[in-house]
Amino acid sequence: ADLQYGTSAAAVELIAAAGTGSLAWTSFSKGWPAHLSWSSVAAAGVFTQAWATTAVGGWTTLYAWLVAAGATAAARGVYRHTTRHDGLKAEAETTKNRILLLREQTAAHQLAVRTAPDIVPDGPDLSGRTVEERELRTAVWEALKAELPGCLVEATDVGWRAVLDCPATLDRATLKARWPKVAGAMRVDGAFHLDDGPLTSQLVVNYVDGDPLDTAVPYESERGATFLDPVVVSRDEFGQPVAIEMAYSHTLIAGSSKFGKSTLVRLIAIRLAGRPDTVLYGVDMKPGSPELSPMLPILQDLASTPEEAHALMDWMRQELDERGAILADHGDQEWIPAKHGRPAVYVIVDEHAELVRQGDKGRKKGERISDKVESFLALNRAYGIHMISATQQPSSGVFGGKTDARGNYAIRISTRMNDQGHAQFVFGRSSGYNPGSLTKPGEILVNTPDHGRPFRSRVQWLRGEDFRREIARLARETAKAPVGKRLILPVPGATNQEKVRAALVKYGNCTRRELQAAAGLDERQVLKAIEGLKPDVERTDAGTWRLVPADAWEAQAVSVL
Ligand SMILES: Nc1ncnc2c1ncn2[C@@H]1O[C@H](COP(=O)(O)OP(=O)(O)OP(=O)(O)O)[C@@H](O)[C@H]1O
Repeated sequence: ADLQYGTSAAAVELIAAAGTGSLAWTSFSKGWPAHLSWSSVAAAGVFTQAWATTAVGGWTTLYAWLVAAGATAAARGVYRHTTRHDGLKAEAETTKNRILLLREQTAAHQLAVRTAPDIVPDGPDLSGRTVEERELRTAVWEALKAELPGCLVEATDVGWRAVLDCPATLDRATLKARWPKVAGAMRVDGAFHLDDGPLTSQLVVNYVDGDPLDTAVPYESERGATFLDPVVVSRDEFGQPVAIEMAYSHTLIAGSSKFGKSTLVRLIAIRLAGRPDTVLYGVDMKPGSPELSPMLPILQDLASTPEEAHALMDWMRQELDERGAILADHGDQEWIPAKHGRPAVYVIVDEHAELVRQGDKGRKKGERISDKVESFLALNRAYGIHMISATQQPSSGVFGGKTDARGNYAIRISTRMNDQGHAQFVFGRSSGYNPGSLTKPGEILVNTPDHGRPFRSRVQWLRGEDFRREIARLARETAKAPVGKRLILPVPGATNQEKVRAALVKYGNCTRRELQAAAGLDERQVLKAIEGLKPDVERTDAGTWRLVPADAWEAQAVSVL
């Protein structure tokens, strides 16, 4: 171009350099895309250099290069200055907006102070991510003039649960102690339950909307595998099942009439009867044994007279001795049915007061039922033999003069109890348990080594038809103790022969010892009575005695076929 066009080429190059330079200038100052600005600077440099070569030539080319580089650096400087300025402008804009917002908020606040002063919070920003969080923050501020630094709320099935970070001026214990003020400030109907949070500065607040125990808790059938499994009896205010570890502990169930004590006893009996390594015995001394006789199919036996109750306690004592020997052989401390070969035993006593009244009557000290029960309660737990005592009258009179049931029964459950003295007997004086505050049938308070604080729960409602269905199901699965290992209760009868016959009617096959125990006779008397009853009574191949079945003759004929 230089050689052919000379001055014209120089003019074109100069115009092109000026044009691209101007484009670069405009695009930098208007904030156009950076690549356009920088390429026009580069193009301006190239054209300037070409013009310098054409117009001047020689060493001035180097000079032109320097000019181009200088122009590029200057352009970059201008660009950086402009963008920095943009940032400052944005910041200024934001500040202006903040000020405007603050002015608006202040104006709104002043308007609210003039028009509705009682709802204006005079404090920090109490807004939260949820309605509950805002209400909590507001209530803590209103009641305690403290601002919560953190407050995490999540919904639960029955309300919500919040983890509060305690304010610097308020530790967890103080916040807990002053919570009633906060609860009052929240103006809600439900109940609050406070727990310690995972950090020492955290408090967990459980809020339950309304009362979830208002409606009855439906019965749920359940199969425990072993007697060591906890027994699920009720549901707490948070909808959680309450399970009680009944193994190796005696249980006291107390409560005034018509508040669901029998339903609870039935529920526990059914739960225990469903375990293959567990057997149940009953004591119900009310005339006709109304509570426990419907359970006969799942009981090994039921004592309903003072004599029977004494026989049961004596038999348990004997069983205890045998179990003690077995444990000693194994070198073990605690009875495990699967290992030691005999099932766990639960003796269910319905109306313990009645047992003591009738069982003590006319007997000398040391032979009273209350003495036997006391030794039972003191000794049997480790041998897998337990007592469940239900009573309307938990008092020192009924429980051997003791002023506190806690020594004998590790598990204590109460439905509503009207008598304050009874409540104290069951739970102790200063425990905070107040069964008088329970209002609905099936509501209970539980005290066990695992449940050490008072909390309400409601027992699953086992209705009559469910109870009968479960009894029928469990009756098929319930194994009765074999001949020779059974509890034999005294039978009625005027003469020795009548007593032996009654024992054979009640128990079927009997060993001689069992006949002695049932009839209260010695060996000679039993053998004499059997002689007298022959041929109605016969000896079996196993050496036991039984009444000759009416249809034995036909049965024999059939067996030959
Ligand atoms: N878990 C429960 N949930 C709801 N209602 C229940 C529950 N348990 C019992 N009830 C109601 O309470 C009534 C009385 O129950 P239950 O017979 O078990 O009481 P109780 O205290 O044993 O009375 P009593 O000692 O007079 O026999 C039942 O008929 C039933 O209507």
